Order: sequence, then C-alpha cells, then structure tokens
Amino acid sequence: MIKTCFISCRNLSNNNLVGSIPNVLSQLTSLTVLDLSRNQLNGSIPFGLLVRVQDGSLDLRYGNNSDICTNGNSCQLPTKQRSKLAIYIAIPAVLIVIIVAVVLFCFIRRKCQGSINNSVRPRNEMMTSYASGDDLYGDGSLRLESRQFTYEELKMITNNFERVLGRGGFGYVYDGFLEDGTQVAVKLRSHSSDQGDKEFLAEARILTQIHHKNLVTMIGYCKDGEYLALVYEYMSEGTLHDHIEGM
Ligand SMILES: Nc1ncnc2c1ncn2[C@@H]1O[C@H](COP(=O)(O)OP(=O)(O)OP(=O)(O)O)[C@@H](O)[C@H]1O
Repeated sequence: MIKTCFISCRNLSNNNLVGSIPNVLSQLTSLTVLDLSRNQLNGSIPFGLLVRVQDGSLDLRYGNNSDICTNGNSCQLPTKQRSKLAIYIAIPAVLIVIIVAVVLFCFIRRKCQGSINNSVRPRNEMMTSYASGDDLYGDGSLRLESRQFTYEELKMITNNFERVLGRGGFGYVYDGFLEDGTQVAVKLRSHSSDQGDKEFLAEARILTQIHHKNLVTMIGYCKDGEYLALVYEYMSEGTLHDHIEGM
C-alpha cells in the first residue's frame, strides 16, 4: 500500500496500515496532506516527516491516535504491547514475592522449631533413635518416643535383677547395662507398690516430654504383660538426699 502511495496517494486514511510509520513517506514531495488518524500505525513520527510538517510542506494528521507520538525517546508503546509487557513483568514479580514469602515463612518456622527442640533436647541422644508411637496403656493414651523393652530384656540388662540401687514408692531400682555398655537404672514397679499405674504413667509421660539437664533422662520403658518398668540413665552422683546428708 505504501509503495502504491508513491504514485497516487494523497491521503492515507482508511487504509488500515499497520506497524510503524515508514520514513519513505517524507520523500513523497507530492504528498501535501497525510492523514494517519484511522490507520493502525504506531510509534514515533519519522524525522523527515516532522521536518516537512515544520517547513509547512506537509499537513500531518493523526487525530486521537495515542500510539503515534512526535518524540522518539518518549514515545509510548502501543496499548496492547504495554499490557503484554505489564503481564510479563507483573506475573513474575508477584510469583517472586510469593516464593520469597513462603521461603521466609518456612525458614522462620524451622528456626522457631529448632530453638524449641534445642531447649528440650535429651542429654542422652539415644532417645532419638528409638521407635516412636508406642502406647504404654494400649488405649492410645500415651505415645512414648522411647525404646520399649521386654521383661526378658530387662532381666538381661540387670543380670536377673542382681544389684539393687535403691527403693522408692514404685518398688526396687536395679543397676543394669545396655548392649552398648551404657549404665542404666531400671525401676521395676512392684505389685505391692503403694503407687499405682496412674502415677507410674504420669512419671513416664513427664520424663518423655520434658528433657532438662537437671532431670534424669528416661531411656525407655517396659510394658510386658503384668510387668511395668522404666529405664533411666544411671545417675552416678547419688541422690539429692545423699548430698544434703553429706553436707
Ligand atoms: N537414675 C538413677 N540412677 C542411679 N540411682 C537411681 C536412679 N533412680 C533411682 N535410683 C536409686 O533408687 C532409689 C529410689 O528411686 P526412686 O526414684 O524409685 O524413688 P524416690 O526418688 O524416693 O521417688 P518415688 O518414691 O517418687 O519413686 C533412689 O534413692 C536412688 O538411690
């Protein structure tokens, strides 16, 4: 269409021209009126045309076509292109913000959980490698994250309950050694104990959930038929009572 205009066009309106304004139009000296208002041309008006507009040899009309501008540098992009560009920038930007927020949230959550875990971490790291989810009562009332021993295992550990360390409200406490040589104290609930299952479980529950350097660590438990026992790390320094007495 532009080529044809070299010869015959005086007015380019209604020709549905698309794209940027061709510079060659400025060479059409016979062209005195150039109406681009109803074409889909866009971009900056070529310098050659502007010169002709300024020297008055060309009457350039582009109506309300906002896609055409006179200054190449500040020329706005066509509306369609602008919205496309906005989509290309906006979507990745929103995605990046969401990803950063999620990563930050996970990081803060892990840090918080880490600090909680550290404050209640067992001194005896063996606790973590033991099976979890055992139910001391069989009714789902107690989930212990500690090792479960059979009565036979306790017999082996304590060399058939050979050495008594002391006696408390639940019954005798026996000296024992695990397979890896760790010394333990096995508290076996006696049938004649004046403290019942409820108290025994309460002690197990508390020691399973709370770990502190000033509290004895519970290594595991035994619920084997009628036998109930708790296995603790061995405290070599004696009892508080011994220390107070020795003062
Ligand atoms: N972890 C342990 N390491 C070494 N000795 C222990 C350990 N636990 C208990 N003992 C010994 O066994 C004794 C009885 O302890 P146990 O905890 O059964 O009774 P207690 O401290 O009097 O409390 P309670 O009557 O509430 O059970 C203690 O006095 C101590 O000599």
